[in-house]
Amino acid sequence: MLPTFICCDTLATSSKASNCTVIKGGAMSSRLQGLETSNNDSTLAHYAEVLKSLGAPPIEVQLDVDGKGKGLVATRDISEGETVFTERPLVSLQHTENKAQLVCHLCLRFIGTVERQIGHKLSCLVDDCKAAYRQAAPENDATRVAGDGDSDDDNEVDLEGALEAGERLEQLYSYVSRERIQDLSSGAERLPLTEDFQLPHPVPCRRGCGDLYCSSACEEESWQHSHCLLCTAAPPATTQPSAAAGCSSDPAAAGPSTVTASLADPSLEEPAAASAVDADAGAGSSSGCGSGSAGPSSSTTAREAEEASCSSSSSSSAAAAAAAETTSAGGKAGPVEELYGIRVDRRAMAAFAQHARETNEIFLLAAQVVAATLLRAAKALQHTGSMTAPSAPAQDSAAAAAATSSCANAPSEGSSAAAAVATCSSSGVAKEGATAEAAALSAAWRPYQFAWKRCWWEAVAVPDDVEDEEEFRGQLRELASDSLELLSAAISDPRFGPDLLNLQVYGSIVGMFELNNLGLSVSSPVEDFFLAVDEMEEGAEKEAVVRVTQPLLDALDSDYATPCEATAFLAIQSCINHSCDPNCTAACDTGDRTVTVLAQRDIPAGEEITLSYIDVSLPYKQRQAQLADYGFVCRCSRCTAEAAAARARRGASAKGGVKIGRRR
Ligand SMILES: C[S@@+](CC[C@H](N)C(=O)[O-])C[C@H]1O[C@@H](n2cnc3c(N)ncnc32)[C@H](O)[C@@H]1O
Repeated sequence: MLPTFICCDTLATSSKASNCTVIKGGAMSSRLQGLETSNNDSTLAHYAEVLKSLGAPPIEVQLDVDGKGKGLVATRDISEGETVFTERPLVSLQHTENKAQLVCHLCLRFIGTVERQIGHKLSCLVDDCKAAYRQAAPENDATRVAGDGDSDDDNEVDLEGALEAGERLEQLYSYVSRERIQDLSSGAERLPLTEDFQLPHPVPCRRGCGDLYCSSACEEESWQHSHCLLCTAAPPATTQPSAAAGCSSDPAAAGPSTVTASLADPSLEEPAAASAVDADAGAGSSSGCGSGSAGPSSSTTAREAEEASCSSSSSSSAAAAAAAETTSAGGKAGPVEELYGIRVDRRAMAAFAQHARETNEIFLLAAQVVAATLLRAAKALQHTGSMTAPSAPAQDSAAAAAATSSCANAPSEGSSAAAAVATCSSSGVAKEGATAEAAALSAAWRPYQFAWKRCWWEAVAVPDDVEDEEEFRGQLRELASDSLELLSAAISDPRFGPDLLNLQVYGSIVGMFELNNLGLSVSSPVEDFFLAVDEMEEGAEKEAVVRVTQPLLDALDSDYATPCEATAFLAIQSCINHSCDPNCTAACDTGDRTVTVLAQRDIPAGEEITLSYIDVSLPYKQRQAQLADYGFVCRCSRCTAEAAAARARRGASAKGGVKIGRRR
């Protein structure tokens, strides 16, 4: 188990944004009302159910804790060091700029070998230097100098920046050659001591989109959760129309160019030769960093499960015919396919992902929520066989939401949305206006329904250098709109699309992350490796090891210790309010992909469970300034006491002012 530290990652929200659309409670948009109709009882029932699924920890969710909104409260005395609860993130994402660390796309565990990790980090450093150079000195324009008066800003040459990037690259290559970086990445060079730092063998995504996992179990879980929709790799050409037919459940939803393909990737049947190491092999190549390649996989289980799930679906002879026609005609599958009745365009998905990486990576997390929700809803419909039943002409999703939440068996995160559809349908609620589709969507949305949300472009903090707040917020809205347009081109489902893929909902999902995310940090085995070298007993053996490793350390510089950094959203942890004197801390275990909240002192029954969002060693004013960036004035007991003390001091000096009055 790697030591892991966690901090709250709730991104800044502006205290100026007092006119934000508050999704929680009253002011909901009609779109969100469709998904989010709830009352206090259904909110409490939901959290009680989630807590039960976590083994009934000694806490409960209360709806208004000291004016801070929902919070967690201890239901019995909790001792210092005791685990308060443990849960798994609903979604998580390694930060785009952290891609120099090779980790499992799902559980964030470091993968490969220490040598490969070092080779990959160096490849990324090389790429970064080259990118910085290209940015500073745009191609074909090397003669222009910044500020020469007649060039576009974009084409100006930043001589200082170009020089710096060039020098850094030169310095790097003075310690380690291109060939050595390549050898480390490919496994041709083994380093001493690394057998003490065994890491899981990487398992690539079955489609070869470049995502890597620590096991076929993680690959399978990710695929089933949302990756089968979000994967950017095109389906492989297939000659198995029957398998294709099984996976296609709604031919009517597919456009004319739709090709439904087998989910099994034939390339994965090949022997373990082309490993994802190849992605790094070309040290210094621009594809070396942050990308992988298809390679061997032990994901037979994943494929079997997928095939089993496909074969249980209602088969579509039309889609089978389309697939057969395409493969016999061209032998190649196109980038568009259909899963559980959801149309996916892989090329459009790649465009969405690129836009997100270039603008706001939180769009990638939002896409996970959208895809996971669509999948759960579609699978629920398929499970109940409702898909073949005629739908009511008009969807009344608000009624459906109410119907779903009023069902005694309404599911929580772990349970199937199908149960809600079945229960609601059999209880006759669906007949009263709620369609099976709306009930399925509402049930599938439930894991996110009760989270604290505000619309992203309204809630986000305004940077200090922004002069026109309205214009700034308009630009963010535009950005979200562009992102949604790209996502909608990539995944669509006429049964649920309009209720989920609309700007208000999308903005609220992105805003939900802004307000609730938890930052995760997993320390690197590369750091541990260099520490182990450093701690060797002085002598000839250490000297020999250092001769080999020191140039690598010099080349990596401070990057040798960079941890994996990620962001995650959790159902129960996201209910924990901040305190400047917190009684709990959080830690995560990449081994079982859990986050644990631990008591850092004795907590009596009835006391609120709190974490710190900021550095609480700062003095009062600085803490307030940081928390103002988070969009709230801290109401914790420490701040309340310090504010009272400050008021008392001001009062005393005001009395002193009366004395000054003696000047009269
Ligand atoms: C991660 S959420 C915590 C759960 C939230 N109270 C809810 O209703 O879901 C963070 C939000 O809770 C509120 N909050 C958290 N700690 C607070 C504090 N110390 N004082 C005032 N408001 C706080 C703020 O509105 C903040 O944006």
